[in-house]
Amino acid sequence: MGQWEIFLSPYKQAVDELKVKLKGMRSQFGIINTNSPVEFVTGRVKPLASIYDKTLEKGLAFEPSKQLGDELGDIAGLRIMCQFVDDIATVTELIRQRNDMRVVEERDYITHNKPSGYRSYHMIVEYPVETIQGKKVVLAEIQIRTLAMNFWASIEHSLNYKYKGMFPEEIKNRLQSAAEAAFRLDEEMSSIRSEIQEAQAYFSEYKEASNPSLLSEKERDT
Ligand SMILES: Nc1nc2c(ncn2[C@@H]2O[C@H](COP(=O)(O)OP(=O)(O)OP(=O)(O)O)[C@@H](O)[C@H]2O)c(=O)[nH]1
Ligand SMILES: Nc1ncnc2c1ncn2[C@@H]1O[C@H](COP(=O)(O)OP(=O)(O)OP(=O)(O)O)[C@@H](O)[C@H]1O
Repeated sequence: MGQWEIFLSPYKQAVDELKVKLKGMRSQFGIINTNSPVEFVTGRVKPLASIYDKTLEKGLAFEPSKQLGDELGDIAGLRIMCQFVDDIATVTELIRQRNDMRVVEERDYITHNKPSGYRSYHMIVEYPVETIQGKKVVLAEIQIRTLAMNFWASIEHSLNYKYKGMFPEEIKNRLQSAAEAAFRLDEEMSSIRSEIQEAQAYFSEYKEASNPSLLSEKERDT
């Protein structure tokens, strides 16, 4: 097994475990019939090519070491998508209260969006993974954003890849106004939040009623 594969394996384990745990928050809200602040969760281990690019950018040695993992902070990356901007604060608080990870850094690109128009809330957490060589504490980045923020960021990320950050003026302006449109979309959705959530609760009850196999054991037995 290559040195990189060995080095990355606790990060992969952290991503796998954290995906299950963060998705678990969604199902737990479902069980108590409460609208979940978590819409969906994704995760990835930073591709080696991106690790390489980042070491060049930051002037770090491209060598598998704990120090590199700590310098980059995002080798293990999770992303939590929320429906509404207010859900982000609920999710960050749930993360701060957990005992299985420790928040070491927070960056609020929602109150202070990036010049590109990027908005998201970032947390860096220390997370211990149990391996056959004992406990290894790794850093993981958790990005928390709305669906609208995510839509904008994924489009901008693809374009960034294409233009290597050197956007033509026209594209730059369009992206700025798309970021404003995403911001307004979040505001509009927040203003009709209770309407939306009532409709969603009604819809999920209706789905359960028309498909008894979705009912919980308790409900089926009564
Ligand atoms: N699409 C998009 N994503 C961004 C942007 N800025 C930050 N991100 C995401 O947020 C991550 C961390 O960014 P920062 O908080 O700026 O961290 P940093 O170490 O100062 O910056 P990087 O060196 O870019 O990782 C990046 O790796 C991206 O996934 C942006 O302008 N557009
Ligand atoms: N915390 C994260 N959770 C889930 N996916 C992520 C996270 N960070 C980045 N990604 C996604 O993983 C893919 C590859 O990651 P990569 O590290 O190249 O992106 P990046 O972190 O946005 O880039 P950069 O290191 O240049 O800032 C991209 O599609 C990116 O959107």
